[in-house]
This record gives sequence, C-alpha cells and structure tokens, in this order.
Amino acid sequence: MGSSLPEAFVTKMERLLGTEFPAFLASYEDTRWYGLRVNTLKCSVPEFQGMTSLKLDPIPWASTGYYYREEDRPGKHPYYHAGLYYIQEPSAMAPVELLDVRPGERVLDLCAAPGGKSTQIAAKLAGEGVLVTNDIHPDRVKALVKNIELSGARNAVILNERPERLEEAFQGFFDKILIDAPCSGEGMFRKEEEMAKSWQPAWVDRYAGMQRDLLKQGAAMLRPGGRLVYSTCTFSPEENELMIAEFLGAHPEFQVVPVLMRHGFQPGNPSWVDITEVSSMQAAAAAQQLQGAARLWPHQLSGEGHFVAVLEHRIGRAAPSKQSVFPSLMTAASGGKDKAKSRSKERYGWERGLTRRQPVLDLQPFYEFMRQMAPGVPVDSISLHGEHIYVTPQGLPDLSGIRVIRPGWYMGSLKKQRFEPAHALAMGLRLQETSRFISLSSDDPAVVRYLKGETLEMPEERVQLANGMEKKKGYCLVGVDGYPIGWGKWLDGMLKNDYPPGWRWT
Ligand SMILES: C[S@@+](CC[C@H](N)C(=O)[O-])C[C@H]1O[C@@H](n2cnc3c(N)ncnc32)[C@H](O)[C@@H]1O
Repeated sequence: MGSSLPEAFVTKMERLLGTEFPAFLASYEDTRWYGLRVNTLKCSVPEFQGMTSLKLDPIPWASTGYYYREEDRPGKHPYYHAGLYYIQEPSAMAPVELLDVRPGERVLDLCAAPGGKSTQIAAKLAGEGVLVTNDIHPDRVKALVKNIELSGARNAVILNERPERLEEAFQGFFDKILIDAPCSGEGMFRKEEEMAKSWQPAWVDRYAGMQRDLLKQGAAMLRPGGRLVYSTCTFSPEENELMIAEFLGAHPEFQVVPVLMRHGFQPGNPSWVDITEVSSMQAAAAAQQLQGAARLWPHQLSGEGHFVAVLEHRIGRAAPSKQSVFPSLMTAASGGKDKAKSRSKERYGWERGLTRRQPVLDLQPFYEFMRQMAPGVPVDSISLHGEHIYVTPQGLPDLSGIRVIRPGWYMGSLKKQRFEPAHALAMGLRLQETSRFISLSSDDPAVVRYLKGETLEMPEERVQLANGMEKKKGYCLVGVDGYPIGWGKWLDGMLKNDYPPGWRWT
C-alpha cells in the first residue's frame, strides 16, 4: 500500500527518518499483525492456552498478549462471546503495560472508547480498586459499555463527559491516568487503509490542540506522586515529542520515567522538537527527557506505529479525601432477607445528576434473586437510577452533574415487582458462583444457536444446581466450557433465550 500513502505524509516521513525511511516505507508492503489479550478477570493464561485451538505467539511487551493468525478469526468463537479475550492491535497493548497498574488503585482512562485499554486496565486491577473510564463521544461510549460488560469488570464506572468537567470532580484523585489521545492516526494506515485516504496535514495541528488540553486536564486529576501515560498511534512529532516537551515546560513537577528500550522500542527524538516552536525555555530543556519516551515503529517491531510517554508527578504522596459516590443512594448491607425488607420500602432521595425523582422501589426481589442465585456475591453498595440497580465501587467523589453512563456493575432492573437480571451481571459472574446453570461445550451447536438468540430444547438433566437450590425452573446462567455467556429461563425442557439482541452472533 506504500503507493497509496498521502504524498505530504510520505515527504514528511522521509525528512524525519532520513536513512531509515526506505525500511519504514517497505513496512507498508508487509501484512499487518493481529493480536489478542487474554482476559485474566475470567481465566488465567495457562487455563486459556489449555482450552484454545488458536495458534498463539507471545507479544513480547504485553504479559497477556498474543499474536494470532488472521485466518483463525477468534472474533467468531464462543470464547469471544464469553469475554475470554479482547482483540487488540499488538502495539496498542504497550501503554497500559507501562502504566503499571496495581490491584486496589484508582485509575482513569480519559479517552477510552471502544475500551481496549480500559479492559486491559480492568484485568490488571483484578477486581480491586476502581476504574473510571470516559469518552466524550456518546456513540463511541456504547462500544465502551459493551466491552466493559463483556470483560466482566465489576469495579468500572463509565462516564461520557468533557474532561474539564471531570477535572472539577476528580482533582488529585487518581493514582494512575491513561491519556490515549485522539490523534491524526498515522500509525494505523497499514491497519486501516481508509484512514490513509482521509488523512490531511492540517489534522496534526487540530489534534495537537486537543492533546494539549487533555494533558493539562489529566495532570490536574493525578494525585501527587501518581503516574500518567500519554500515548498516540501517530508519528508526527507535533503530537508526540513536542507535546510532551511543552507539557514538561508548563509542569516542572512532572518528569519522564524512561521506558526500557527493548523488544524493538526506540527512544523518542528530542531533535524533532523545534525549540523555536516550544513556548518556554523550560520546555526546550525538558526536551532532553524525551529520549525516555518510546517510539514503536512498524519497521522495527511486529506491530503498528505508536508513541508512549510515561510521566510521573514528583512531589510527595498526600492522599485525597474519600467520599462515596451518589451518597444519597447508598445502601449499606448485603442481601439478608430481613435487612432487605426493612430497606426495601425506603424512599430514596433526590439523585443529583438525574433529572427526575427516584421512584419508591421495593428492592426485595433483587436481594432475593441475588440471595438465591449468587449468594456469595457482595451487594453491599448499591445505587439506583430509576428502576436500574448497580453495585458501585467504594470511595469515589460525589459525581453530581457528571454524565454517568454506568455508576458500577449493572445488576438489572425492577419491573412490576420483579427483578430482571442484566447481561452485565451474567458476564461479571463466575459459573461456580451461581446456583442454577447450564454449561455447554464450545463444540455443541447449541452454543451458536443460543448466541443467535434461539429458544433451545434443554433436557432437565442439563440444568445444574448448587448452593441448596432445589428448583430447576427459572433463570439459569448459561456457560460455555464453564464460562458465562448469558441468561436463559428454563421451563419444562425449554430454555428461553435472554441473550441481548445487540450482542447476537451474526
Ligand atoms: C485513540 S481513541 C481511544 C482508543 C481507546 N483508548 C482504546 O484503547 O480502545 C481516542 C478516543 O478519544 C475520544 N476523545 C476525543 N476527544 C476527547 C476528549 N476531549 N475527551 C475525552 N475523549 C475524547 C474519542 O472519542 C476516541 O474514542
């Protein structure tokens, strides 16, 4: 595809790369790389390797990442629908590896849709701490919601907000922040030829303006001593080295944490920062730190083009104050029947951020469902949005006025005194946690029929019971090789399908 690259782009790259340019250009004739990341929220890497027939080769810079062969089409396997892996371009796995997320941390993914890096962060948090994942575009947030739900993350809050509004709510709050910035996308031309066709030189300056704001806003939300990773999938120095030099000039309290240059990673290039363009002398001085940022070049490694800078705040570690999210809606105890009864008629207060009064709801059907179907799963921190019930992560600030799409793990909704479990609840559970389930084998044709939304004949002996459950009739968690794929309702030898229409196998 080298010949279909935009002329202005080719000229610019030739000027930047000099003697390396021919190798760079030749890489456009190579085939692209395909990667997937094992979702360790659901299964360990050895467990997955033991189950899959995919031919996998490790991606050297991603602990759970693997190259797969295009013809194997892992997106067309029931395990994909069970959320056992996420299909992700190999270079795109580097930023979260470098963010160094630890369980229990508070992490923000500021520009998150469709959620590749957010699901990677969720896996690294291993269910402890909180992931706040945001994207400004309402349509792209839909894909983010789907991917977070598929991943089974229980501790993610999904927002659709402008970063300047988040800045007010989350001053100094996060341990780690990822800014995977919107960019001119030059590194993706081999993967998405359409991007090459629509690219224009003016994009570089347009995106640079956005990136400048995002870095400033991200920095304000990081706690002292915290880490911020800035990444793009573009080559232009204006969006990469120059952006970081300017940021360091304006924020001397930050420094670049040098990335270990291995696996073909190359250092950032300070000489591409034209000191006549940066706004201050400090920025010109800071440019020297840019050798610590990493360039992933398609002619130097098996992946597409990326830039990653790891920035750390250098001043002490004061913990920000902790408050709860939606304090007016929090309920405290897990679902014992009596406690549930006494709470269930409570009138919930005015929920800030919503436009209508919270209706009086009897929560008992929800607590009863969880007590019977998933008795070991804590539901001690719930919030209500209308009839919708969520289990929320602890310790978030008040999110009044913020556009919250998911304040936590979506449990389901109350309709006419009945609880209807959400698909997100199914995907966040383990089959072993539930009291009534059907486990199908991945080579059973019933799996694809289930994923297509069909009602299935299902003999009674296929319904398995646990935790003292005696009734076979009712909601069942349906699994493939032991991993949930959704709900069904069993009655008299038939399994009524609850797989959501928008998720169906096509
Ligand atoms: C490179 S993509 C993110 C890819 C994502 N991190 C992943 O791994 O799947 C950049 C995203 O930034 C979003 N975006 C653009 N401007 C934004 C802004 N000002 N605040 C937050 N998100 C923004 C876009 O909608 C887009 O989804």
